[in-house]
Amino acid sequence: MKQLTVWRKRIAAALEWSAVDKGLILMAVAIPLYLQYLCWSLYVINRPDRDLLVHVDVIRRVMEVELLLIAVGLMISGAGLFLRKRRPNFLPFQHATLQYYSLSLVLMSYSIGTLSFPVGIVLLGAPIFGFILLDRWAVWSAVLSSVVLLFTLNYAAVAGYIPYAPSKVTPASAHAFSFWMLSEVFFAAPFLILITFMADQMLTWWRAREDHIRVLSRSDGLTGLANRRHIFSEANAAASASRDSSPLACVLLDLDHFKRVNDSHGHATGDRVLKATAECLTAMVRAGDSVGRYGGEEFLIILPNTDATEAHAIAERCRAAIKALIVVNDQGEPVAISASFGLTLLSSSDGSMDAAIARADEALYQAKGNGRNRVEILLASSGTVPSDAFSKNRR
Ligand SMILES: Nc1nc2c(ncn2[C@@H]2O[C@H](COP(=O)(O)OP(=O)(O)OP(=O)(O)O)[C@@H](O)[C@H]2O)c(=O)[nH]1
Repeated sequence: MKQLTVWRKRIAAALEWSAVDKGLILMAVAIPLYLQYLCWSLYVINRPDRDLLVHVDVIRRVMEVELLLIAVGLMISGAGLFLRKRRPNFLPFQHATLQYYSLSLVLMSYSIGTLSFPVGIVLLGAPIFGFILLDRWAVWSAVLSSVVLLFTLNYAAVAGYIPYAPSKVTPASAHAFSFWMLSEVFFAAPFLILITFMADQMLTWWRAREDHIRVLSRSDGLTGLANRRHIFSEANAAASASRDSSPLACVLLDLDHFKRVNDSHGHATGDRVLKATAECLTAMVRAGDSVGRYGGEEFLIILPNTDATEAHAIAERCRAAIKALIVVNDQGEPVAISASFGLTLLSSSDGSMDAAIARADEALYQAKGNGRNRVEILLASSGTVPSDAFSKNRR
């Protein structure tokens, strides 16, 4: 059971396999397929009613072809196993396996008729599966050569050079008809199940990887907050949604004397302070607000539907919470932490969110100049509004 899970995971990760391994998987599908056809051929020529169902002499020749295909398949697989460690990304091997796979399938299909159900499954399934997993030019060339072979065989049959579906005796009774129906399902079913299973496993893995990459591309590795690019795009999205209808507040904060924290307690302690600040800010804001790491020790908070008084209260709460944070250094001693805040509202005169962020940065600069561990507000077309105008709660 455990081994089965390991194999399932390996198959799911097939997209990351080497070119040779991807070629080998085609052989792992094709050889059992021809063994299956060989068993069917053996079975049918041993049936007492075989002359009503198949042309026995053709089936005997088909069996020789099946044996030949298995032998060639084993030789190609041997070459793949040889290349696997030595030249794992040898693309011509994948081209060769694809040509073997598609041309031999067309040949086998022709013997039971190219208008049959299994041929439809193979023709539709193989390129879709191929384009997900394999080199696209290898797939295109295999599709092209198999279509040429398919049309050549069909044309030769129409022109009377060769018989169409030579294995098959045209079903003359319900019994013969049901035999061929079941045989076609027998030919198509393993291929259909295998291809569906593999496509499902690989695409599920692919989607999980996409989600993971999306999260990684948006988040800051240390704090897990939105990274600078993502918080910018969140800010711009909030600005487009709020323009002219509801107030949008923008808060930029920067840890005070953070260089000293690093210098006196070490970088690891500095990182812990950054993580603790990120967790604290995330806990302080509301569900629709956004927090991101804007730079080294700078954070940006976007507060939609928030006027200056409310935004000031939130910033003040964050300031007090950061001041109260307890982070210890490697010796277990507490580290003094505080942050300065610059706050602004997006104004209709701002060409973009960048203008509001620049104004918040200016207010932050004022907060640093006015002694740090404080909130300053700078609104468009006004001077810095003293934080006391909004609250008396500062400690
Ligand atoms: N530990 C740690 N430090 C960082 C990280 N990113 C930036 N820093 C440090 O943050 C410090 C920022 O220092 P400054 O820009 O001089 O600012 P400050 O010391 O906080 O001073 P003020 O902002 O004026 O209060 C630098 O020492 C950077 O090396 C990080 O991811 N981890």
